Amino acid sequence: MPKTPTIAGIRSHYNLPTIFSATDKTFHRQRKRILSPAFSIKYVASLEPLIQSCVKSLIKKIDSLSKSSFKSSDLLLNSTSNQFSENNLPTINLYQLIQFCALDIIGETAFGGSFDMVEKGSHPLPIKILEEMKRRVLNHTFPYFRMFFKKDPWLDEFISKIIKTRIEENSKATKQRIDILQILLNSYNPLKQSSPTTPVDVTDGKTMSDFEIQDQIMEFLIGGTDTSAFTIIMAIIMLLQHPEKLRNLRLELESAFPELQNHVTSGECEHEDDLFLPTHETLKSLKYLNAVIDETLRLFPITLGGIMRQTTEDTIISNHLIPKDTIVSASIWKLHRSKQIWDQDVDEFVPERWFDLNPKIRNDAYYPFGSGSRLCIGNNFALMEVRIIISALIGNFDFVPKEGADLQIVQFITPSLRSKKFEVEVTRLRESKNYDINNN
Ligand code: HEM
Repeated sequence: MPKTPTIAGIRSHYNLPTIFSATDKTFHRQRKRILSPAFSIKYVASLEPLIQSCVKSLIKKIDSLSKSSFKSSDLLLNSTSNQFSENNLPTINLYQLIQFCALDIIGETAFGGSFDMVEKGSHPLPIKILEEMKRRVLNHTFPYFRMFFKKDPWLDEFISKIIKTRIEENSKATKQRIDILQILLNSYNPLKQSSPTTPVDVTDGKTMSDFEIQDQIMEFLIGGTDTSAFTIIMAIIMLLQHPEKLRNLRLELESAFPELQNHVTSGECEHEDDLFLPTHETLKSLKYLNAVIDETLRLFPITLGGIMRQTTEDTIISNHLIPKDTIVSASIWKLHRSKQIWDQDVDEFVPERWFDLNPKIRNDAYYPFGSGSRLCIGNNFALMEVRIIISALIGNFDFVPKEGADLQIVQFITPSLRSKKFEVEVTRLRESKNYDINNN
């Protein structure tokens, strides 16, 4: 079933579809053929060094914040969100730092270079993109007021400069950079004219103009940062609320990465290489880690409101006749929290349920990444990122949440914590009084 035509409201122009907003099957298939190579398991594996460099910055940043004291706390005092707790322990907004890291990862893999959000704490691009999304929704909702919702030219200029620079670099270099931007540029057609004012013929998804490339990488930033950051923070929150599950995960990490025990016990060693940066090759097959992620995505799927589609003909769904042109929506939240399917403890965080789960339930009642032809194209990418960041955070630090945190979830396109904050006291794991290497 195709997506509802109202999805066109999030496009830069009504006639300029992207992979996410496509409703035409042929266009979607052609565009997917161009983009899929960038998200194959093999290609995503080759992006690991880029992802690792961003995770390393995150861990180094948290480490430096964890060592701050009242006297030498420039970093903390300059920050609006990171301060000290009543016990004089450094307190950081972990949610914000994870969001920054997810943005840096998309910058590094799809925009040709990290935005350095973790290091610098800001970059105009994410805010400009959020404003542009709001403008599109307003444009679509109130078409008579379009003249008031003008596009900020900064965004197009910024992204088109990145593309031009890469094309120039490619013409000089003997070796091309391996990243998502490069895969898109492999389908670049300089003769194809398209901009928001000169829409393309929607049947042509075979090549991409520079404006389409720009629009498509922007979509990756929207679809690929808050989704991963939300999943990571919810996993961390669940682990902190369930110390016995956290202990199980640490035990698994220690047995998979024996060097982690040295990191934890080495005590005095302060140099940078002392930080624990797990490799994805090992992480991808860790049973408990993957169960933690599955359970987080079950309890907190990113499509809280459901996935909307429209019938193209009279259709029978579960013995109900759905007339042609009806918008139907499947609530993933309800499906993932059905007592009939998942048992009485459905609202509890129980990673262990995944160990002997009936495969039929995983296939038929679990849709964190959607399904069928519209399955999330970034799922391999997302899982790699989520596995690495959760393990690196848990393996390096002890976090104690600040009391009274507002954990209310809200949704604008993707879900997030309403407060935009999850504040924790942070200490290096080996220095934490809560951590005992023998008993954990
Ligand atoms: C944990 C992280 C993520 C989750 C839970 C997630 C979830 C989803 C879901 C449920 C859909 C289907 C929506 C629908 O059918 O209406 C989807 C589609 C999509 N996602 Fe993700 N996503 C994640 C990360 C990413 C990343 C990292 C990227 C790219 C870098 C990405 C790019 C996309 C795109 C382009 C689509 C549209 C695919 C199509 O229609 O063919 N996602 N995602």
